Amino acid sequence: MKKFTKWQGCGNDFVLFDCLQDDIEDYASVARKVCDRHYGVGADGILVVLPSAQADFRMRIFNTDGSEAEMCGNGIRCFARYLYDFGLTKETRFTVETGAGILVPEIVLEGGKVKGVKVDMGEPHLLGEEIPVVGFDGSKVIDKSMSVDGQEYHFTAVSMGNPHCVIFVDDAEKFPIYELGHKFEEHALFPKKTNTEFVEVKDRQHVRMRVWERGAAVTLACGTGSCATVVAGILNGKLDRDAATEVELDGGKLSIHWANDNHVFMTGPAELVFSGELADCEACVC
Ligand SMILES: N[C@H](CCC[C@H](N)C(=O)O)C(=O)O
Repeated sequence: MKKFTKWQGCGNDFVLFDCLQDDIEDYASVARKVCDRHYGVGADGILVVLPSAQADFRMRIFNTDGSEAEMCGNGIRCFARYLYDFGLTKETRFTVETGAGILVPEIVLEGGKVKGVKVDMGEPHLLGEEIPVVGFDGSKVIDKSMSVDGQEYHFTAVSMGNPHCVIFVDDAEKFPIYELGHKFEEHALFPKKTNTEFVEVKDRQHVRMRVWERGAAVTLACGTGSCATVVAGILNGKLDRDAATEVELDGGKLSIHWANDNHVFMTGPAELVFSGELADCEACVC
């Protein structure tokens, strides 16, 4: 029987499998089965803990549709808490190999208790070929025009290891995210598909953001999407860079700072929901 722990960060939830000793045979199949909210545990994705030759640990992340993503911001906070709370490390700061490179989570303690997790998410990638976005090789993709359902939208594209299409809107609550989200996800401009953030700027340090995630549809929060949102907001002159921005999501709030060293820092919660064992999962051959 395969043990797991269930986590959430701002309501973006994950089933975590520790595969340091025994691996899973078919990650994509397990992700699709386990993430199902009726026939499985229910989650926006699975996180896998693996050994690494380049860092203290390696994290892999798979969406509900079984696709593997390069990186997950809410996920790495949950991943870091698992390692610390379950005694796999005594350090409060350690390195994690991801598809976005080696990142550095830090457990934030207050009065000896874990208050949250701060993550150096590395540098944003802004050139078309890095994101990728078709037709923008060698240039940044800032305030460009795209057509969805015959409607023109201005977008800014940013990669945090995974692709993001940031759309500034007048009212994030009213935007028809359920009707249109997948049309942005699968737009021809994005050969690897994209996560799409619909962002209402409240003031120069505060945004309201809702997200349609690649491979997971609408989620309550997106950590890499929050980072991409703040980078896009600064690039478009809508947000200040000298202090952190509060990103208000459906499931909670994240603090994002694009520092002068070009690294993006994300701080937010990560909570254990429960532990369990899968009754039967033929793809979980260990
Ligand atoms: N669906 C995303 C991966 C999860 C990212 C999100 N949950 C986060 O917190 O960054 C993708 O395919 O790029």
